[in-house]
Amino acid sequence: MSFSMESNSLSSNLAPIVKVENFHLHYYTRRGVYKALNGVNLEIRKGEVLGVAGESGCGKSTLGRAIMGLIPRNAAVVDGRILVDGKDYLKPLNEYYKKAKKFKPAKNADVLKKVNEEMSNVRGQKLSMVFQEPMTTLNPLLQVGYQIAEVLYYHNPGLLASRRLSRHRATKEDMKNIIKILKENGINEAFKDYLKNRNILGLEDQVASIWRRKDLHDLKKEQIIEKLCCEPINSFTKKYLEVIEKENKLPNFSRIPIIGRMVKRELFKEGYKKASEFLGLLGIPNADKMVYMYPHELSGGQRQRIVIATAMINNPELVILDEPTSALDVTIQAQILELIKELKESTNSSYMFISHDLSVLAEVSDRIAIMYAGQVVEVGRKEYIFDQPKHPYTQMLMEAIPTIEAHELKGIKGEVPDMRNPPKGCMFRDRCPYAMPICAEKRPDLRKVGEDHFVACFLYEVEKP
Ligand SMILES: Nc1ncnc2c1ncn2[C@@H]1O[C@H](COP(=O)(O)OP(=O)(O)OP(=O)(O)O)[C@@H](O)[C@H]1O
Repeated sequence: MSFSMESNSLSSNLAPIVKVENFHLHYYTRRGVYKALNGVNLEIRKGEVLGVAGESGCGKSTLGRAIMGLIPRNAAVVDGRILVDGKDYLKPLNEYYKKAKKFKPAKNADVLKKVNEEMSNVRGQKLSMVFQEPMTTLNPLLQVGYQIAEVLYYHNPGLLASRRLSRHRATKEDMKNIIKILKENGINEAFKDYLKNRNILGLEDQVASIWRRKDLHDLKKEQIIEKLCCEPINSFTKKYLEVIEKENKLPNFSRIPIIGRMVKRELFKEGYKKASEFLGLLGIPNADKMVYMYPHELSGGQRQRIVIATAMINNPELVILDEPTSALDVTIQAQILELIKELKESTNSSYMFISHDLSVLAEVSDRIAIMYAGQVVEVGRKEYIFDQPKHPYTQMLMEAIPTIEAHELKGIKGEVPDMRNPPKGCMFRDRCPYAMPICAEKRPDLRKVGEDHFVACFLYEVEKP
């Protein structure tokens, strides 16, 4: 499927963070080559929640993982590209595939190593992902605070250093002034300007998280904030933290391992503090105790919150949530959806929310993309997808949503085609009640059918008289 018509442009005024263009990915297995993605066109815009729906096996997870660059060695990037902030990180994989006479997973793995190296800075910083089963993401042997601190330590050590140094640099006078500003104006530009001028910007989150707490009265808040100053630090650690603060990267400690360990201990201690603050912001009670707990001591819902916190801690541009609520019971599912809605309001991150459950997507999404057999067949604002679904497949998905009034639940007849040998033309035609001769000949492109609403179906390409 291609997409080139100017007037049909998928883009809107909102800048895209990720742009997927005609992307094809095939899995090479002993039982044949599975054509998992067959020309995906999609963009994820700044600040939006894009829901991605479709039956099992339609390629939702493969697409999410490909955006993250999480590609197994048996997966060939056959065509197209994925641009993250304008850069095509997977290009070397596509170049290998095009050059190779015969696809070899071992050779692909060599190229993947380089791609992974390049993407390691992007992952955890610009992009992060939450998987369905939190236990597969969390390490059972490490405290949850350690796991959150680790993400900061490797991807944002400058922030940790700056927080620690700010508590050392700030004087009692500073704290008095800060409290005065907060009482007069709350958390605003004047507060930030003061911290900037005094070179104690690392206090911003620490002070704000206390000031915003609803469970404390003002006097108590002031007492806690007053204590965020004058913290002693040894001169060696201070020297290295200043370098880390400036460069936001860890120096090479291989020749001075004792100092390396000292600095690491200091930064991890700070990471635990930041983790507990952040979990508090996510509405987790007793966050200061929870950071010292191990994953098995937590419930499924709490674990998933920890995973979401780990994914969000560096304020990424895009968070990909792959069925994040499917393994949870209904009440906890609702709480996690509420958390995601709150995060959407309070951060400027974008979210790609993958789910086979349209009622879940209705709760959180701004736009929804419907996938079928490795393609996006319809994409548009949530209201259009729910109220005016155009693609026959989307219409059937909508009819299959259980409602309180429904006497019988309609299923979608037929099966997804064998992706080792996908049919020519439209992949949905065998299940489609409106199939026409042209559907067996050609694969339909995404066409604009309304404001910010696109469909890949020949029903909407027929010339109007
Ligand atoms: N590593 C792999 N090797 C071979 N085939 C794979 C691999 N990963 C996925 N597939 C196949 O690719 C197709 C798409 O899978 P994918 O997991 O992306 O679909 P999905 O829409 O996310 O499904 P679900 O909702 O069940 O997770 C499926 O046919 C799947 O069996």
